[in-house]
Amino acid sequence: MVEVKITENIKIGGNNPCFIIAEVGQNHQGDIEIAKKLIKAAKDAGASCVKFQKTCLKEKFTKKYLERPYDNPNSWGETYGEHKRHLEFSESQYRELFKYAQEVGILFTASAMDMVSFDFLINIKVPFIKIGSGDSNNLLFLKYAASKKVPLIISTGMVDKSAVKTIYDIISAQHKQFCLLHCISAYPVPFEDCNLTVLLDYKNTFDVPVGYSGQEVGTAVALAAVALGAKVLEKHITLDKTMKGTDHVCSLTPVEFKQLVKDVRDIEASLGTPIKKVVTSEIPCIDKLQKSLVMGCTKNKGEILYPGDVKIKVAEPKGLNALHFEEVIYKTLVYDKKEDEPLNEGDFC
Ligand SMILES: CC(=O)N[C@H](C=O)[C@@H](O)[C@H](O)[C@H](O)COP(=O)(O)O
Ligand SMILES: C=C(OP(=O)(O)O)C(=O)O
Repeated sequence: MVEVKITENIKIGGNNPCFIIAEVGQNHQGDIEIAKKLIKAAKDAGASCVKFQKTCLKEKFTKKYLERPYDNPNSWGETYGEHKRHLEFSESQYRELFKYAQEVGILFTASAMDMVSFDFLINIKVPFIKIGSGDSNNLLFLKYAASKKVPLIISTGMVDKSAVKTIYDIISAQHKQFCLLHCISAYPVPFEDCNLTVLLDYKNTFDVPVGYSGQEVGTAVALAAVALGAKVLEKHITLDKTMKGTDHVCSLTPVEFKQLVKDVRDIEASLGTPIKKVVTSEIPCIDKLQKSLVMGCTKNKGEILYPGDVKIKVAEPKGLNALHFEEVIYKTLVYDKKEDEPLNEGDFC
């Protein structure tokens, strides 16, 4: 099983804990102080990593697209370009945020929304680079990213399985230090569209860790993803879901994110082994409530135990485990036995 090495101590895949990404994206409203609060909140919630989105607007969008009016309640400007410029941190602000995350003690990275941003992120030495669903059909970029041989986490929204196979082939031709995330790109995703069992197909098809980037409301789907084997989990984080911005509605507050992390760790601990066995924590209940074999009536030494003579009850002291019922029937008593007395090995022959 391929493991993706993020740092000396942190690996993704195999038996490593699920790598949980707190996606700030653009929920910082273009305000570096809010960005820092979100970094701290991600750390306090126990996320494995905090993530932003780095864009070089000229590289990602055409001039005409940037001039398009963006007239909706989530807009930060009259045109899409003005809106995006408001939300985009400069390279020096990125360096400041990276430094702040190091001080706080949480891994920091960003999605590279284009090749220029990819180079910048390599330059500042983030531990891995995310490639979002906006580039799941951008084979040129994916080839470029693969050639740089840095760990990648790649989302696969907005394309079908054949494109995901192409992504896998492109990157794995260069290296296997990447993860594939199932993702549906809608804000928010209706539950019926999550198609979470795609994860099982990804697990069967691809020899790299797979995970889930969730844009649906709440935490239930993300938790189910972990139960289905997601080794990476990404959810948006926000200080306030009522803030202006496209992604707040499908984000988690710091309190919800903390609960998500706790629930993920509980789920991981609970998946355990597929071998059904009696575990140590059951012993008190076995002692207290498990049934055993007892006499259904008073009988004497030398008498035969007929079916109605043996009962299955919670008893003190215990008799033989009730699973042995059939083995006792038609055996001969070796001792006199009173009604309700336990039946143990050696009491019959
Ligand atoms: C596909 C993709 O990039 N999705 C990102 C990650 O989930 C989103 O955060 C977008 O950047 C966001 O929804 C864009 O919103 P607006 O267009 O209002 O800036
Ligand atoms: C678009 C992004 O992610 P996803 O496709 O996983 O939502 C991103 O990380 O910028």
